[in-house]
Amino acid sequence: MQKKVDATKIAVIGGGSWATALVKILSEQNVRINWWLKNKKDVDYILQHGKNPNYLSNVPIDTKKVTPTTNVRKALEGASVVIFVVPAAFIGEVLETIPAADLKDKIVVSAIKGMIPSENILVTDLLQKTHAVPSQKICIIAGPCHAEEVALEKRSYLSIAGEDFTAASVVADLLQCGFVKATVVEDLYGVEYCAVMKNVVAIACGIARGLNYGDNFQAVLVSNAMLEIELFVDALSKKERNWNASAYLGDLLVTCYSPYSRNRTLGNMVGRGYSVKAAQVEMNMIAEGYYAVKCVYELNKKLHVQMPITKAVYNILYEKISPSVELRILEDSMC
Ligand SMILES: NC(=O)C1=CN([C@@H]2O[C@H](COP(=O)(O)OP(=O)(O)OC[C@H]3O[C@@H](n4cnc5c(N)ncnc54)[C@H](OP(=O)(O)O)[C@@H]3O)[C@@H](O)[C@H]2O)C=CC1
Ligand SMILES: O=C(CO)COP(=O)(O)O
Repeated sequence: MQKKVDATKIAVIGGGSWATALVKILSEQNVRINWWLKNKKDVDYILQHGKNPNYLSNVPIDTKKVTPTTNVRKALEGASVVIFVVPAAFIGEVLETIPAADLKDKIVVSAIKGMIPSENILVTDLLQKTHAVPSQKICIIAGPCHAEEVALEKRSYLSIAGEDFTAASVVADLLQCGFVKATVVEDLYGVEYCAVMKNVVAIACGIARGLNYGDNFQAVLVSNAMLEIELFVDALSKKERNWNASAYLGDLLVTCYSPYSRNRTLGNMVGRGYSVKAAQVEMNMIAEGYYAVKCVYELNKKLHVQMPITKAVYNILYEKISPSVELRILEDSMC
């Protein structure tokens, strides 16, 4: 029989908007939260003012429940559940500071919607590879949810995906609160790949908006994108999936249509003529799709799935091909 998990101490690793939103949600429970942030000045600010100075700075942080620290090993001490929420491009650096033994027997959760740039692998693959975390102990947090709406306590939904229903249920129970409903989905890889892909599509939607395409075009773009995602994910891991569920379609829609979306914003700026670098600097937030599109493009060299949207975004961001040229090609390939 599986041991019951005593989820009274949680570690949250990451200091951006989604980490701050997750700390807020977890604070609704009767738990202690160790919160790792990389900068001491941010930790000191939280201890003094009860707010994250840089992200969602209107969210009060209850320091009776939440202990901020820059010491990642200290944050992990005694925690039965650890949530990683550092952008994928930087998670490798953070994991290098954590001995594998520190994650042993914990439920390890990734709230990251990106891929590891140098290796073209998912974050959960990296956790298994470098820290030998058993796949039954790994979950991801996905679903259509923006940190900014959590901050405002707007009704939100999360999908907790994992191979082990019991582990995923522990995480879902932790994230359930008055304004969040969390549901378990038994499809770790499908949900994680979909969460990665939707960011690429949101960049495409932003580019289209920036070039003054309208709602009619975006509806067709998103419909075609859903098919592109299905073909790609099935080529990697075939399984019966309800693609209309919030974990898949919902996640895609919120990112493609919300003004809060980082990826859509990045695309919009590129469509309006910003260089990628200038857009990234001005945004001061991470658009995972920028890194993910290269990983997906590289992975697909072996899979040979028809991915015109991914190819267009890759060509614009990495090959510096004009957005209007690529969008014209997309116009013709979609129906
Ligand atoms: N925002 C959201 O609504 C949601 C986000 N996610 C996912 O959560 C993850 C985190 O994103 P989010 O919180 O939005 O990010 P933000 O853009 O809000 O914040 C970026 C974070 O990355 C850190 N960072 C930037 N550069 C580096 C670096 N060189 N090394 C280490 N850390 C760095 C920043 O730290 P600093 O400021 O100290 O530089 C900051 O903590 C992503 O994978 C995203 O897809 C998932 C669902 C919802
Ligand atoms: O994954 C996210 C929300 O689901 C964050 O990415 P966006 O901000 O681009 O939507």
